[in-house]
Amino acid sequence: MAIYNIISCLKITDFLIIFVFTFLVYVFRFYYKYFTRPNPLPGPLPLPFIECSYLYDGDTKNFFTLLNKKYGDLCEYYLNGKRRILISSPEYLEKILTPSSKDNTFMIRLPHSEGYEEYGMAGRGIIVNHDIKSWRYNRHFFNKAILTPSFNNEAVKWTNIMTQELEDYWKSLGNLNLSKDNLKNENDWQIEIDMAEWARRFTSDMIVILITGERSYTMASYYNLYSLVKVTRSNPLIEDSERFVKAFSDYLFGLHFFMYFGYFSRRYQPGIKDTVKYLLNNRDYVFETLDNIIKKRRKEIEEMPVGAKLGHDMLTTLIITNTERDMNQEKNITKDDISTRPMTNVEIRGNLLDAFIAGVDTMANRFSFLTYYVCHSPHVKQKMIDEIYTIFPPNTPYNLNYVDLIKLEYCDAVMNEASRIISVAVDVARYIPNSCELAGYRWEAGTTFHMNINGIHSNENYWPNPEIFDPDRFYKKNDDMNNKVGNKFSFIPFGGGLRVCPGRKLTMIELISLVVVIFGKYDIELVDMNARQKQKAVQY
Ligand code: HEM
Repeated sequence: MAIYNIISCLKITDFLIIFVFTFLVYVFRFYYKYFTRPNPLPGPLPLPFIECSYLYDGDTKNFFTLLNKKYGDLCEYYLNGKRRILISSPEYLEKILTPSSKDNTFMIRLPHSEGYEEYGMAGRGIIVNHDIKSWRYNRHFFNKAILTPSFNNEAVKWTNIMTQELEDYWKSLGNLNLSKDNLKNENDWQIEIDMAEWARRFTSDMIVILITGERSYTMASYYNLYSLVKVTRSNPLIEDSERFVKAFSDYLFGLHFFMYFGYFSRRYQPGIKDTVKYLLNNRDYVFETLDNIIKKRRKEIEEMPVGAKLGHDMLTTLIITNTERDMNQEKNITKDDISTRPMTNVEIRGNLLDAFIAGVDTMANRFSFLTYYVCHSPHVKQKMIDEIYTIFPPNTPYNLNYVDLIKLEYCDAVMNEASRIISVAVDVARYIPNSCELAGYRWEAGTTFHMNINGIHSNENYWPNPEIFDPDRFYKKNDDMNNKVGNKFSFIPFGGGLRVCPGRKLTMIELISLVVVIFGKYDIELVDMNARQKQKAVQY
């Protein structure tokens, strides 16, 4: 009552004075904190409320490049209420990227957020899991499923099948052009394609089969968009392959919304709330589809006799690990006992989801970037093709196998150089829950470090002429004539430390296979040599 009486006595000008006063106190406090911060580093001046977002248009790569150029290899910026340290030189990375399972200092990628809680990611899976115990548990299973020789064999087997399928679609589309282009020989066919889109369908179908053991048919549905004669392939569990794969891309896209926008903005802010509504519906679709796939496989496994031969896909491994069907049950028991129980369906879903969101666009983009640079460097292309022919002679059936693939050292160097010159992942973060020392400073708990991957990969102290595409930097490492990777942290396309990407080997198998088949068998040219490279940032 007393408060009501006071308020009712106030005039408009009083409200105005209170408002201005509160505002000034806020601004004073904001800048007091800013100017008295420990270890001030160069960086843009944050503004009250919007901090440094006046420089950020959503393109993380450009934002980081701008900060790096203007403020140097160690600088700072503020976004979403957090002080962030941007690292663009390998010299500061040793502590962050040196694996030590005993030291938790740089184990967390992003802090817990209520947004991720709503999005169903907090404390689940691996990528944004802030709970170290739960992350260790999930990562142990993830590694066990994906880093085994039988999984690699499966990956090689499916690259053979999928590259053949891809070729059949291209040939069929190309043959449609034969009569149109007045070409007589059926081997003369040519087509103009969007390589990025085809690569995305290829990596999608690959990930779906390797992770779930189920077939998706995104290459088929993409082919149907261009062909009058339609192929009919379907899997009732994944009714609409295009939607299924798009749903994971959209889920990945949604991570930023649930990280940067608070509950109020997500519910009420025009322009945001509708996207969030879509993302939540999309989340439900993703979860429901994955849950159905998991339940079906669990049932299938339960109905099989113990000892029966099971698939090598990730889902099967996650279901059976630490059950009576697990051949390695005893070996899995570790000293800290994190991994002795089987996974629940929700835990399995978290791991599958991470494999989908981390393993489709990354690989497809990497292949597209490689194609772009190789087509701009005819001598690199020729050297690559010559090497492919030494192992896979022209006009012979290509039987891709792991032993042959790893012989292709120059192709590997081309892949590395393509991912150096334009990295798929632009931002790799670490959040420190406790105070720690790094780069000669002691940092407060709650600081987030962002590794500017493109900045590190083009740092002139480590990479002479970084703008030049030169695979020889990675080729024949004992030859003194070449520019070597000068520091072990100067090339980190897959991050490093305990949270290093577990999909490295799979990436190598899939991408080298694509390079072999596509550049070994076809004459690839860019339709527009002057077109600029486009890149959508992937943030970890
Ligand atoms: C070109 C392909 C790929 C690139 C460039 C890439 C890059 C990365 C990077 C930079 C990280 C962060 C590492 C760190 O924080 O130190 C990461 C993490 C991760 N990647 Fe990959 N990745 C690729 C493919 C894959 C594939 C195929 C999979 C799985 C199927 C995968 C699964 C993951 C997972 C689960 C994490 C989180 C690891 C953790 O937090 O413990 N990635 N990846």
